[in-house]
Amino acid sequence: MVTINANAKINLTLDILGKRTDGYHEVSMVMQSINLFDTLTFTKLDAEEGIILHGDVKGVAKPEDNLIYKAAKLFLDTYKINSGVEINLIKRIPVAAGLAGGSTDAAAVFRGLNELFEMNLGINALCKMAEQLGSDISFCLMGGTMLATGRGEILQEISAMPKTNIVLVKPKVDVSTAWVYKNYHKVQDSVIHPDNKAMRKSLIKKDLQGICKALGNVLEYVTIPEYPEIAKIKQKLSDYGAMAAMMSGSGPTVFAIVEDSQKAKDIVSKIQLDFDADVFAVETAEKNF
Ligand SMILES: C[C@](O)(CO)[C@H](O)COP(=O)(O)OP(=O)(O)OC[C@H]1O[C@@H](n2ccc(N)nc2=O)[C@H](O)[C@@H]1O
Ligand SMILES: Nc1ncnc2c1ncn2[C@@H]1O[C@H](COP(=O)(O)OP(=O)(O)OP(=O)(O)O)[C@@H](O)[C@H]1O
Repeated sequence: MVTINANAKINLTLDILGKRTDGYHEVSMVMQSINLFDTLTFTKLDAEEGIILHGDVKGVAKPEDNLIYKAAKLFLDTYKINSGVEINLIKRIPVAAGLAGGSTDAAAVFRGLNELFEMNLGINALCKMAEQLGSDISFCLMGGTMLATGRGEILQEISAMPKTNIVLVKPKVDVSTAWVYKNYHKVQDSVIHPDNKAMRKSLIKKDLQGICKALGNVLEYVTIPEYPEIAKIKQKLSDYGAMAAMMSGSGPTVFAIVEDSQKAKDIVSKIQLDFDADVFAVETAEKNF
């Protein structure tokens, strides 16, 4: 049996450079893994038993629609492995939250099956499969602090963010990533683009104030007008003394950078009373490879 913890991510920056001919958007974003995680365990089965998944994902009715199932099928088919597999999922990352909950589960499947079947595949081979299933999965395989370009699948390791306390607030609405990107053209002329160079410089200097100043996400301009609660959450987090607060990915989760764990606990206990939301105190996580 193999067990993998699948970390969520936040976007320290998210910039869109243009629309691509394949319908996706060209992005440039600094991504950071955090220690909020799902846990997946993998056990070999006989081939005729196929892929059996235990554990529900809200809104995903059929097991075959789960990214976990799709990733396992892709792995077994690609490497012509004549075996079944049983996968047990403990879900902690909220779904459709902007935290890459589905992508990180898929990445965990690639890592888990690589170990279970003793394939010794390198990160490049795993990333090749990841790209076929989703833009964020390659980052979820790598973890740590990365600059992601292309659709999000081209990764460059950059200076790691110093270990930092983060508070996550996920209001009880689900946001479709496809919908957010589809509506970006309506706001694109009025957005303030994040400065990825400034972010990278601050990361090199381990300057948390500088990191806070350089946070930016152009997708806020699409998601916040539709879900104004996100702006209220950002404001409250600042009022309670967070160093900075911003929406992650396509939203609706807001993350706040907080100076220490005591402050994080204080903010969690206060903000839980203000909003109908899932609230977590977490830390930044290190890379997987
Ligand atoms: C918002 C982010 O989470 C930021 O990290 C990602 O860019 C989204 O990554 P993801 O969830 O893995 O996205 P995918 O599953 O590949 O695509 C979901 C949908 O988002 C849109 N999409 C996604 C990535 C991208 N660079 N451009 C896009 O336009 C496409 O319409 C696509 O149909
Ligand atoms: N294992 C899974 N976990 C979560 N969602 C899944 C999974 N498998 C399929 N999905 C589908 O993927 C959709 C997006 O879920 P996810 O939690 O990855 O969103 P997200 O956090 O916004 O991701 P991202 O930040 O990559 O855009 C869900 O609404 C769900 O229908």
